[in-house]
Amino acid sequence: MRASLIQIAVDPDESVDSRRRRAAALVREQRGADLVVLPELWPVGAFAYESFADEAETPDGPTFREMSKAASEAGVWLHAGSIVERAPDGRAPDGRAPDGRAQGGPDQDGTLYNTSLVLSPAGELVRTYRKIHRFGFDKGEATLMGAGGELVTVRLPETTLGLATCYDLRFPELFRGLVDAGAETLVVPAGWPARRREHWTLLARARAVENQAYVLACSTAGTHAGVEQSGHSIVVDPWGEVLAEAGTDEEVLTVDFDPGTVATTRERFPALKDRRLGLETPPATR
Ligand SMILES: O=C(O)CCC(=O)C(=O)O
Repeated sequence: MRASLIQIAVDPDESVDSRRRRAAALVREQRGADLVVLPELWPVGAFAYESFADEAETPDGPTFREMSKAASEAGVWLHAGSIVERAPDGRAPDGRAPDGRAQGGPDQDGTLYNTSLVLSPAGELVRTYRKIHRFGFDKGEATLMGAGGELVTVRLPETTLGLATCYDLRFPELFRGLVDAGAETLVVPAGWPARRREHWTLLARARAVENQAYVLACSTAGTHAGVEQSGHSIVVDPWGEVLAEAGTDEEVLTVDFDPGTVATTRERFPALKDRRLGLETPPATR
């Protein structure tokens, strides 16, 4: 199986429309790949909080339309990274609250979500995934967006994808849930900051080793909203070996891998079978 991770640069001097066209051209160039992956919030920028409301779109909006044509022309499965989704019953961007918060607030109708799109080689939208763990603590994404509440897997002919986004990488229980749902290849689009690059590569390898799964983690290059992006998109095999790793600039990282290695790794070193679930937690003793 061949995967191409498009580590696109997100810089403020390029318009969202221009970046969409450029991403589409890069997807078209990946003909021959089975799966193409784009990063988190690449149209607008993961830290461009002030633009979230204005650039919010529905899952069938402008990013989907551009990506749909590109996926079908290239004949590839496309994880199109994520968009700022305005829930279908959301109000127009100019209807947002004065403090810029999404109308409705997190977990209510009309809020914004950080939503990944997965398209088939026919250009159809087959699944969406709303990021479960919002980044920013008491500001940014954590206050502007609602949280997803559903684990999402996608069956491809060669493997089953488990979907996660950026900050989700820090939450191993999410990935265990995906593995329990059949995931063999964990796909993590991100807009990870350069200053925590070591965490990015460490956590990508940890998620691969503990889940005995491939990890395809695709971040952005460039600098937007004053946040230098990590680059270093990475592909890790179920034994934790790094199959490929990008540099810091815009780059397409292409890797060939055998999805069957997940089953053989889990058979030969059956640690997942040794899980002890449902243990009792007695009160702490003095
Ligand atoms: O966890 C981190 O260090 C980065 C997370 C992040 O940037 C995000 O989820 O957008």
